[in-house]
Amino acid sequence: MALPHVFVARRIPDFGLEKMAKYADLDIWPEQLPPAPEVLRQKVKNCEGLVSLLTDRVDASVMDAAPKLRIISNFAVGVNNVDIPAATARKIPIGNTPGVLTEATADIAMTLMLAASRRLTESCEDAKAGRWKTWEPLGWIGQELQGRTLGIVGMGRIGHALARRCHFGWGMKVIYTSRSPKPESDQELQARQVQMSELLQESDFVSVHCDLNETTKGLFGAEQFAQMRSHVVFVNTSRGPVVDQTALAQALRSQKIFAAGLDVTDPEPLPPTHELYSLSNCVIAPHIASATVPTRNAMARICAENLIAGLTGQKMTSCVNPEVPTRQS
Ligand SMILES: NC(=O)C1=CN([C@@H]2O[C@H](COP(=O)(O)OP(=O)(O)OC[C@H]3O[C@@H](n4cnc5c(N)ncnc54)[C@H](OP(=O)(O)O)[C@@H]3O)[C@@H](O)[C@H]2O)C=CC1
Ligand SMILES: O=CC(=O)O
Repeated sequence: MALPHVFVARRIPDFGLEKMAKYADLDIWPEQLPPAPEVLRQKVKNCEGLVSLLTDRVDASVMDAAPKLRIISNFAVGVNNVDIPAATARKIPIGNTPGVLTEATADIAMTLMLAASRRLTESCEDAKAGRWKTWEPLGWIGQELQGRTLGIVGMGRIGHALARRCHFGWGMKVIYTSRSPKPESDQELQARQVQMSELLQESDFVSVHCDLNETTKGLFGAEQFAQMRSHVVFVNTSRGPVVDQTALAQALRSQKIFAAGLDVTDPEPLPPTHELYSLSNCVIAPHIASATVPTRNAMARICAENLIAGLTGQKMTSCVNPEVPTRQS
């Protein structure tokens, strides 16, 4: 029997592709850049499965172009690139890759916190450019983490993992916002759920870990930055559109806040001419939080498991819309 046709929207680790290839006839997009929307629609025409990345917009038009589509396996935990209601209405399950990237992502949030608070990129660039004239008692003075207050916005898997690092490593006090209470974090980390206004006013470090949804789009604007303390270090590893970047640039430029560390921006890539790059108190990484060998291999494994489960009518390792009934081919 012929294997089901699956479009894989970018080369992912072989580890996942080899597993997938036992169950599907794979058409792997070979380019570095994602397929254009019209190309994606063309590519999925005869597909029963789609492996998408966070850079691929999988909307109703893509699903309608693929009448045989039975599974969308997203190579990411965030699924804001997929129209979930549209997939659910068409009874297409969506897989994602939670958990396996939690520690790597928390590591990058930690790295950004430290780099931004200790002015690492700014001082290293100064050294390289010949601006390191001598040891300066008043030069490159930063912020310390020890014993200070961390505000986590979105106490999910990654938020908790960062809070654990900060609480046990730096003795930090942890406060957080989340849609629901997090008794595990309260107990393990002596964390406390608070209103957003309290978090903004009390935190020395604010780190964003919510998913991008209707309630978090534009969550951080001028009003929120205005409530923060002037020594605050703001970190975002969630999604760019959670932050109004014009307001962030203004807060950084005017030193309303001390510094920012970003792994995500809007758009991505952020054009090299963007003002945020010109601000010495802004550290920007190109969305690398899950970029380690074990993490990307584990993501590839779950992505393959989800795809295969969707194609064979089995329960997926992680399904975003479990209300969609499983179905055999
Ligand atoms: N930079 C990168 O490479 C990476 C980025 N990410 C991003 O991180 C996000 C989080 O991942 P993960 O921790 O695994 O996901 P989780 O679902 O475990 O955590 C998300 C948390 O956000 C909370 N939340 C949702 N809406 C709000 C809101 N309006 N206010 C406050 N909190 C809110 C949720 O609360 P509740 O539990 O109460 O619903 C949940 O606790 C991903 O969705 C993705 O966008 C993830 C991995 C890598
Ligand atoms: O941003 C990465 C993800 O997995 O989500």
